[in-house]
Amino acid sequence: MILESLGVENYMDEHMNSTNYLLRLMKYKTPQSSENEMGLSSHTDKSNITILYQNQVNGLQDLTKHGQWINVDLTPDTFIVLIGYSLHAWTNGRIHLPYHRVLMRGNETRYSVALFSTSKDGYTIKAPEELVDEDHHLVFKPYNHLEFLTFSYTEESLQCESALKTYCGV
Ligand SMILES: O=C(O)CCC(=O)C(=O)O
Ligand SMILES: [Fe+2]
Repeated sequence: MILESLGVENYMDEHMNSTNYLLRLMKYKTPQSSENEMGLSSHTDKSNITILYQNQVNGLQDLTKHGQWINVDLTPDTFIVLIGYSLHAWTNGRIHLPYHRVLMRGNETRYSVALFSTSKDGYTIKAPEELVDEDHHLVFKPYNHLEFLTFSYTEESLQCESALKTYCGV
């Protein structure tokens, strides 16, 4: 759907062939006091796409473009889809990369399950030429996904505002 909306659905096979999947189950402790507690600090995902499902306990927050944290309160049986670094870079920055976090409140245990679709280790992420033009200059130089992952755990990466821009921003 995303590739179609950008008119690059002809890359679907390449995309599918370069993708791996990782399923992760998370359990968040209930806060020790009546104060809210950070369950997972602010971050962006390193996936192409993350699909999230949670039990009835809300807590996910999303950072708006205006810098405000908003609650993503989900009704039962709702899935949430987040865009990660790889797809953000591959689409030449056309799709917003959302910062998100989990803030725990109340006294119920929160469970969530996340399916991350990630680029295969040796894959080079390069925006297709169809997405680069006069109005959309290249935002990121082509980069090796595994090498970027290695960089993303370094002190330099943790200190900077955008690991991806620092690593391969044009
Ligand atoms: O548990 C959640 O709702 C969010 C999990 C998450 O953002 C992550 O694992 O990257
Ligand atoms: Fe995340």
